[in-house]
Amino acid sequence: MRIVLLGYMGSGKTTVGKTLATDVDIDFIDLDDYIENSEGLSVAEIFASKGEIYFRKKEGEYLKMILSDKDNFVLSTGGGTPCYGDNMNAILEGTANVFYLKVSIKELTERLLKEKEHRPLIKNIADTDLPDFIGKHLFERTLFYERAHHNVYCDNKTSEKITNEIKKLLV
Ligand SMILES: Nc1ncnc2c1ncn2[C@@H]1O[C@H](COP(=O)(O)OP(=O)(O)OP(=O)(O)O)[C@@H](O)[C@H]1O
Ligand SMILES: O=C(O)C1=C[C@@H](O)[C@@H](O)[C@H](O)C1
Ligand SMILES: [Mg+2]
Repeated sequence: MRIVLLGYMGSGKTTVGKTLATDVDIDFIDLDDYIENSEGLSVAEIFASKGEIYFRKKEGEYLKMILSDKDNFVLSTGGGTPCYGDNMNAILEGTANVFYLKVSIKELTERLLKEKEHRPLIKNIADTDLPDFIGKHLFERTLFYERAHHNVYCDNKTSEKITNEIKKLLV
């Protein structure tokens, strides 16, 4: 079984992905971690030293490598993964269980204010500007995220509750 989780930065892809993979007893892959291990640099370091375009190129390559090499996994993507190149088509072609973890701007802002530092796209945005930035960015990205098979509403839910909702939708 292949399960892919999509969503904005801070929507809980990594957190829910781990719980879900343990629960259904399949491998967990976090695309950001996979890129970091393969490149020997953190995502923040890749953005700083090689730039975002290099990161997006590698992100697409590693995504396709995972999709063509493996069959049983929960894959937590990066926040931008489905929004670049032909990544979303590649995800949908090979995966029956694609979920968008949908979180409100308010809750995303609360979560991301606490951990801006290792997220290069928001680390230089003033705290007061963050809700506006997230709102606009999410608006641009929603078109991609909502191509998932299911939208899962995540506000005020624990990762266990979200995991249980996803499990009921698996095919
Ligand atoms: N269901 C939840 N309720 C409350 N907080 C949560 C929930 N899921 C995750 N969080 C918290 O939100 C923050 C972001 O979670 P996480 O790193 O899993 O998001 P992500 O979608 O993987 O982000 P990124 O795209 O940047 O990798 C973490 O501090 C995490 O503990
Ligand atoms: O939303 C994004 O574009 C990103 C999200 C993170 O998961 C990382 O992939 C990186 O910080 C970019
Ligand atoms: Mg993550």
